[in-house]
Amino acid sequence: MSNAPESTASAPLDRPATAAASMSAREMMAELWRFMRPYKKVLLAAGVALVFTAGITLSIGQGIRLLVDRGFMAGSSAALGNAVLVLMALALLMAVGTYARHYLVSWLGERVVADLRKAVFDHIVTLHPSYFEINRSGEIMSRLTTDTTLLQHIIGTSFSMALRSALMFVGALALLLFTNLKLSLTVLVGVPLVLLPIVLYGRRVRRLSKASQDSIADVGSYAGEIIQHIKTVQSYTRENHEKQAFGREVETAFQVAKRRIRQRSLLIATVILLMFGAVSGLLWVGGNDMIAGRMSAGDLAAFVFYAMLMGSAVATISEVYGELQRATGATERLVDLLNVEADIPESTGEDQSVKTLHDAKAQVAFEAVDFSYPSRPDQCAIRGLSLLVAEGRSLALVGPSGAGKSTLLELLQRFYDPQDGRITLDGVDIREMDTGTLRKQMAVVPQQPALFTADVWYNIRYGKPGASDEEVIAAARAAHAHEFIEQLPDGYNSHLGEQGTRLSGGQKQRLAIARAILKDPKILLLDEATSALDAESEYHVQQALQKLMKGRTTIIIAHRLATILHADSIAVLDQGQLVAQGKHAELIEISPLYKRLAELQFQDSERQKPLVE
Ligand SMILES: Nc1ncnc2c1ncn2[C@@H]1O[C@H](COP(=O)(O)OP(=O)(O)OP(=O)(O)O)[C@@H](O)[C@H]1O
Repeated sequence: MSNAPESTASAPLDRPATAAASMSAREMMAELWRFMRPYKKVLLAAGVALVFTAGITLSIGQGIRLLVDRGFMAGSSAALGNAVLVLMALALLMAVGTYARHYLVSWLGERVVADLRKAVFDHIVTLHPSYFEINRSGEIMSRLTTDTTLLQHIIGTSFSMALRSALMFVGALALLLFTNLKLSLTVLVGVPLVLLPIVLYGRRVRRLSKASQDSIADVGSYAGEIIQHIKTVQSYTRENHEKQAFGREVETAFQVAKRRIRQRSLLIATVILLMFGAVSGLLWVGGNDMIAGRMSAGDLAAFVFYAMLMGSAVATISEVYGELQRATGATERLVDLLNVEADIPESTGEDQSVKTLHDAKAQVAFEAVDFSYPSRPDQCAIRGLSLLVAEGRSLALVGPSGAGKSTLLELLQRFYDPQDGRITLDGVDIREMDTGTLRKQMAVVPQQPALFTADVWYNIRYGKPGASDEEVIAAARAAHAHEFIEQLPDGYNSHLGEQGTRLSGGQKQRLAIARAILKDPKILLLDEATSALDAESEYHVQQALQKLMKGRTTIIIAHRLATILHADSIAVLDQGQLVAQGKHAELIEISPLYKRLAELQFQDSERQKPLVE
């Protein structure tokens, strides 16, 4: 993108909004619930398995009591055998229950995250292009991958652990009270002591978690940009600089993570210390009761078992609590992304205007259009511009760099809406048309052809997926691309590499022209379409384009004389304004700017004789 520096600089713009609205755990659950709702049955089954296994774990305490009192203490081998059998049966039930719980809960985590990823991606592809100018793509990718992975862990593991621990806590507490009231009261005094640090530290961990996630996203987007521009990095021998800069990003992420893990480790250590301190105290009090004969050995064993269960439940909750805090950050970012409203409405997909599509004559008019890019609101890219391109006619846009030529094509495709004035197609404001219907009538050959990591078939067919092989080949021939495609190692099946890196600039351009030819649009938008061609291919492609332009409304951003001479009309732009319009000969007379540009063109064309008729 031409505005890379802006996009990088304005990336943090999105941050404050995200950071300000910190989501509570309950809000997070409400958001996630939307995605879990379709799987209520699985959730229910997982809940049943969860309660079942928690119940079994709790009854193991009773099994231990029987084992100690009836087996060990009573010295009866038969009773011991029975008690062991009971324990084994419980273990078997527990294994079955755990299998079901683990499978169902993990399934749910994976499923919900798969749906969430799809929802986020589906939303992203409908967003207006300016969104991606203020938000770095690396950061958006990190939301799709890192944040969703975190959520998957939360739903698939942590959440069920928390729930199980909560159940265990309540169950163990009830059984403790049932086993020995006095001791239970001792435990109850101890529990708040354990809970206190969790609450105190929880907030700090949460803040640090969010910072940690953010810095990881920064690392991802930094690497993404360098990989994308690897040749520039290497040709300017900036590898060492980039290594150091990346190293700094990674170290920052590590420092933030270190603070987070220090807090969490401290939290876990404190909880463990308090828990074991409490258990030792229990053993002291309970042991004395047992020695004094006020309590059976089995009761004490069961009591310690429940107290340990309770303690570990609290410890688990404390650990999971930290993770849930991290998950709120991740959920918040995903929800933010899902809630971004597209400035330009998405195509409804219903082609109510199919009729319009076929009947369209494709007369394009810009009426007093004022426009500045959302990322640069103070700078007008287009100022009070009015232009008419009659049906089937061609208009060449000329003007110095930055005059606003490409911007006009972007506005016509409705990637942005003008702040003032309107753009019409056959008299209808394009804002009143379905964006899909509007764009279906156009094909663009951009300055930098966009190719996808796939083969030639796929790339040419991109605008008309249903086209037959013959149609694709015909389009490639018309764009003078067939010959070079045939010479590729696998012909039309050749893979072009990421962004078509395995092709030359001129070859990419011819593929883009073939794609436009195949789409067979009513309106053709050519942005310097032949700039990357050598003189001979340009001549051929010009011929192909002339044929293609016949009967189609065409707007060409032209730097080449051949194009300018062929156009029905030429519009001269300067600093977003229309300064003159007419035929070549008239403009030479009336527009000094055009005259100057044309002189430069003529000088250029001297070197490319065959191009000028
Ligand atoms: N995405 C963008 N965000 C902000 N400003 C932009 C963006 N794209 C272009 N501009 C600015 O808008 C103005 C018009 O740019 P535009 O690309 O339309 O010029 P152009 O006439 O096509 O130039 P060139 O011949 O160099 O391609 C320039 O000042 C440019 O810096």
